[in-house]
Order: sequence, then structure tokens, then C-alpha cells
Amino acid sequence: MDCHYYDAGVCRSCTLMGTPYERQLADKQSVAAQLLAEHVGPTRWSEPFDSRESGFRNKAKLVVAGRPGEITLGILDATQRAVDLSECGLYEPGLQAAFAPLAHLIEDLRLLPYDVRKARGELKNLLVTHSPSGELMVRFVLRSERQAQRIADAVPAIGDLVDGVAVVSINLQPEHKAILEGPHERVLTARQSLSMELGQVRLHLRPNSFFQTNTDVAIGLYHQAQQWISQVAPDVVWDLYCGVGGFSLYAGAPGRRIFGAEISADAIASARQSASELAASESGGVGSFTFAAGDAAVMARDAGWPGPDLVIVNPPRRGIDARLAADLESSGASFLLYSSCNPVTLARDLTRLPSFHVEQARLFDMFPQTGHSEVLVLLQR
Ligand SMILES: C[S@@+](CC[C@H](N)C(=O)[O-])C[C@H]1O[C@@H](n2cnc3c(N)ncnc32)[C@H](O)[C@@H]1O
Repeated sequence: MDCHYYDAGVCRSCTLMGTPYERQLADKQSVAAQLLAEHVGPTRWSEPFDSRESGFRNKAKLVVAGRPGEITLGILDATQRAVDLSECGLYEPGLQAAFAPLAHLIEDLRLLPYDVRKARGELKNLLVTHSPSGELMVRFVLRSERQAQRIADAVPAIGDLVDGVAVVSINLQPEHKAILEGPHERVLTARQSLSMELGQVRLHLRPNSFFQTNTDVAIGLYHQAQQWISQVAPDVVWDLYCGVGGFSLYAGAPGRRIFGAEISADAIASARQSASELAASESGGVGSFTFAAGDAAVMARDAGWPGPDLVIVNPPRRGIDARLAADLESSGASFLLYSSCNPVTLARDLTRLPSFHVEQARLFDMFPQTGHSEVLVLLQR
């Protein structure tokens, strides 16, 4: 893949830009395999799950800068200078097509981009997510309420100006810090969530909830998990760090009981909605789903759920905490399914689970053009 921003030196986020894709994949596979080999011994790896090299990102986190007539959507460089990245090739085409109309909308509404150097202005970031059916969730991150009403008043017309907009929200981030979003969110549209149609399941995505960056690779990851889970055929499954419920819903099967925990209340509301829709649409039954908001380590200890046969963990980059690892180690679970976006913390966590061995592993290339990858491992007691 070529990138004129990279060639010009204005954005170096894609550290592997210019490296042939097959080489990227092979290198990531060998790094992950070596880490696991060093920590837990040789492991059986399936073929890596590859990605499109470009046009794969479903979410854009755009810093808004510039002034009327010269709005930029992109990043700030090391000197806090705005860099427009609206032609970045990583985004899904349907997502990228929204950038120019969104910039026009900002102009039309006379929203003032936040100037980091002068600490003046209102609109800090645009967070835009694109669904497989072409719908968009657009979140305006503002410094204060000052210009919020302009956005609220424009909501009925936004769909005419920017194709596919289904959900619009305002997020308040008053601090003068390089934080992408704040804790206060207000959805302005009747629709509260974006529908992510993944084929077998439809996941609802509310503003304050995580979704995997690369939809096609996420579907591959969930399918693989589903296949490994069905080989094991557990009665009780726990899904820790469950987000909006992707692993849980793919794990559904008649008679199976699934319990999910996640810190974001918005994500839990989404997971509950998706699970009840799935249950209503599957006449053969998909088992039962119970989702609870809270810290995964605390929930695993205190929620009072029935003991698991299999536990799914999909934590943030920092991995799982030592206390949760100890609890899993002493639990009655015979199987663990660990999906990790950081092979270093994965390898560390596996050493904290010495009574489990890695049965199978597979790399999912969620983040082409960077050294990052997602690794799914099935562990057996
Ligand atoms: C890598 S995402 C995985 C989400 C989900 N499994 C999926 O497939 O989309 C990690 C999730 O962990 C959640 N999280 C972060 N810290 C947590 C904690 N202490 N306890 C529970 N969930 C947490 C995040 O909100 C996020 O949804």
C-alpha cells in the first residue's frame, strides 16, 4: 500500500508502511509464536487470518482543527500543528466518503474547531463509526455546551447532508488534555445505537462502547471462537471484558448459559439488546444470556454465576490482572479462550495460568500496516 502522508513524513502511524503485506503477516506471526514459545512452550498455530491491506478501518478518530474555510480532519503533530488525514487509505471507503460532507457540515454550522495552542474553540474531535450496511454513528466531542444546540438543531437535516448518518451524539471533554473523549455523552437522534450486521448476529453499538476496529477480521475472529467453543461444547460460558457481546452471541447454542461482564454500562445495554433480538430470531434456541456491568475481576469473584466450563477473556492491551488470573487458575473451568491485542501481555498472563496448556492459537491481522495483531488461543486444563 502507498501513502502520500507517510511519504511526506506528516504521519508515521503506520510503522510498517512500505513493507510488503505477506512479509508483515509472516513477521507478526513469528513474533507472536516466539513470545508464546519462550513463555509457555511450542504451540500449534493455524494459518494467520489476513486482512485487506487498506480500506479496513471502521472507525475514525479525527482531530478537528483549522478555521472556517480551512477545516482539517486528522491528527496533531508533535508541535501541535494540525495535519489533515482525510485521504488516509486505512478507512473503509464508505467511512472516508463521509469526511468531506462532515467538514462542510462543520462550516455550515459555524462550529469553532478547538485550537490546542491557544486553548480556544469548541469542537475538538469527530468520532465516526461505519457499519457494514453503510450507516454512520457520528460523535461530536466538544469542549463545552456552548455550541451544542447548533448540532442538536441540525440533527433533522444531517442525514440529507451526510449520507448514512443514523446516530448523532455530543460528547463533552472540557479538559485541556490530549484525551479523545469525556465521560458525558448525549445521543441526539431517536436511534441510540448503530447496528453492526455481522452475518450471523447483529450487534448494537452505543457511543461509549468498544468495537473491534476491522469488521471483516472481527467476523473471522468470532467465527473461529465459535468453532473452537462448539468443539468443546460447554454448558456454562463466562465472557469477561465482553464489550457489546460479540464473543457471547457467537457462542450461543441451545441449552448453553452465557454470562458476560464488562466495565462500560453502555456496552452492556447494547449486549442485552442484541442478545434478546438474537433469541427472538432463532427458533431453535440460542441458550440464555446474562450481562452485567462491572470490573471483570470483581464480577468473576462476586457475581454469583454458576461455575464456568469455559471462560472467554478479551481484555485491553494491559491484559488481565494477576488476581483474575489466580481466580481462573483455581476455578473449575476446563477451557479458556483468550483473545489478545497484545502478545506480550498474553504471554505474561499465560505464565500465570500454569495448569492450562495452549491447545491451539491463531493470529488475526486486525491492524495491517502496523506491528499490532490480535491473537486467539484456546487453552485446556
Ligand atoms: C478489547 S475490548 C473487547 C470487547 C469485546 N470482547 C469485543 O469483542 O468487542 C476490551 C473491553 O474491556 C472493557 N474493559 C476495560 N477494563 C475493564 C475492566 N476492568 N473490567 C471489565 N471490562 C473492562 C472495555 O470497555 C472493552 O470493552
